[in-house]
Amino acid sequence: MTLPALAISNLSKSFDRKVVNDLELTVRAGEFYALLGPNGAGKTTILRMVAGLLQPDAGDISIFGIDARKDPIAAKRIVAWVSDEPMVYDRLTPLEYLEFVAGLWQIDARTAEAKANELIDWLGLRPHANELCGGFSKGMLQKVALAGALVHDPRLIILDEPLTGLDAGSARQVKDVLLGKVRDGVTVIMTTHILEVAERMAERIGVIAHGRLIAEGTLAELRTRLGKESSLEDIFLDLVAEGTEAA
Ligand SMILES: Nc1ncnc2c1ncn2[C@@H]1O[C@H](COP(=O)(O)OP(=O)(O)OP(=O)(O)O)[C@@H](O)[C@H]1O
Repeated sequence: MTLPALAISNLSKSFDRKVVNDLELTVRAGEFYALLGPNGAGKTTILRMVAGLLQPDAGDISIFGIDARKDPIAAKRIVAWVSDEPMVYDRLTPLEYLEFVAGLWQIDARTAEAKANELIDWLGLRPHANELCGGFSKGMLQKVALAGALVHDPRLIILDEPLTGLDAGSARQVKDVLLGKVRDGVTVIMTTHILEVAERMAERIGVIAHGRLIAEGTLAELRTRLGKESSLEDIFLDLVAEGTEAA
């Protein structure tokens, strides 16, 4: 049996209140999974724990069978995390940044250069490859950060609202890169508030409310559950209202 890309069980995290609530979530290897949920539902908190940036209060996180809490370094080697607030060094060009990141992963210089150039072309950054990132727009920084996250050929790519602030052309480039990765067998988990993106790109959709998974499935399965032929927007709003009542 193929190991799931991500298996979360009993995951909990509190700040001033319980934000992630005994969460159970499994993402299959090779799928494109969209995580939806209202503002404050806990999506970023969940993904930050998966990426090893935040310590859970309780629960287990397994990434392709690796216990991410016991062996965070092994988990990080196969995971990419792309935050919605890109952190890129202002004084480096995209090419220099990508080569720097490749160095952190101990990728040899020739492979790093080839990889950096491939990513620069994929994401349409070639015209700016030798300009300092300090002068870039948020959208361009987001693409550089995405390129940086892909340098070490991760098996699982986790993205927090990667399309926010991107113009139509850049959004298309990012979507194409992600779909290309999924075609190559990589698993992608992405949060988005753009329901049309989830509808078009994701194989399965998970809906989070109050730190729990309140519904999951293909769009067709979610429609069946609610017994109506509605848009994802209608389904989403109904599910969240249901989840809020239950909470
Ligand atoms: N470091 C923190 N300290 C205190 N509270 C936090 C912290 N991080 C998140 N929270 C709180 O946890 C809750 C869930 O936040 P989170 O960012 O996970 O939600 P989200 O589903 O990603 O929301 P959005 O869609 O708005 O990005 C929010 O109420 C937020 O204020």
